[in-house]
Amino acid sequence: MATVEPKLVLLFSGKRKSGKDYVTDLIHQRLGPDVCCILRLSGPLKQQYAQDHGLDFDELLGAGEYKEKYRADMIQWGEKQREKDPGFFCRVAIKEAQQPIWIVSDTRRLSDLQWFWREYPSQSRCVRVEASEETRKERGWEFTTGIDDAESECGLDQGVDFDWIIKNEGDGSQLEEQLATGLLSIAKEKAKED
Ligand SMILES: Nc1ncnc2c1ncn2[C@@H]1O[C@H](COP(=O)(O)OP(=O)(O)O)[C@@H](O)[C@H]1O
Ligand SMILES: C[C@@](O)(CCOP(=O)(O)OP(=O)(O)O)CC(=O)O
Repeated sequence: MATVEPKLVLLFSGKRKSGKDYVTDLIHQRLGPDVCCILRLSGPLKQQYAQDHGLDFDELLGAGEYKEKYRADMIQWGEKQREKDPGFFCRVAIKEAQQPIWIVSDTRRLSDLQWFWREYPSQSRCVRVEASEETRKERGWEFTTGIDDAESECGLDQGVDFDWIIKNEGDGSQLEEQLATGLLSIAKEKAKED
């Protein structure tokens, strides 16, 4: 378990190329590294998958073609691990977290959210990042059967009451304003609480 109790846990989800990494990086910059950290459930997953399959972990972390080449198999592999232990990647991801505000950048399944809600019921909030298919295509997305119609991408399409929905279209010109008036102001207040 993490060595500190967080004040706020922001659980992000969104489709491929909706901008989860972009938006969470921006929030991280605005709050600063002493206040907040980004946790990725896919981090320990990719690390273990790379090790087991003799692949390049750093390349799997990037936004390029390498990750896409292995995505379908990585999903299958991750699902097998989650079947054995649904909280496995969550527990590893939070292990080193020290900051009061945690951003989990890539929740994908109800089991991910349920784990955080159970462990941190008063601190957890759900955030959805949304972009139209047109915008996602401009960012390099192409519909792929077996990925875009599978649980990894669709597991949180229904059944979640999101605390914030962030629209990240085009160049994201309205992004700063949406964050400043909502999520960022709450996060700054929480960070100051004793
Ligand atoms: N608001 C934005 N302005 C400019 N580029 C963006 C914006 N949002 C996302 N991008 C770019 O789109 C691509 C996909 O975004 P990313 O955050 O990796 O998506 P996801 O993590 O949801 O798959 C990246 O190259 C990223 O830099
Ligand atoms: C096997 C995965 O963890 C790979 C996820 O990689 P990223 O989280 O880097 O993906 P996007 O940001 O959506 O492009 C998916 C899963 O089902 O767990």
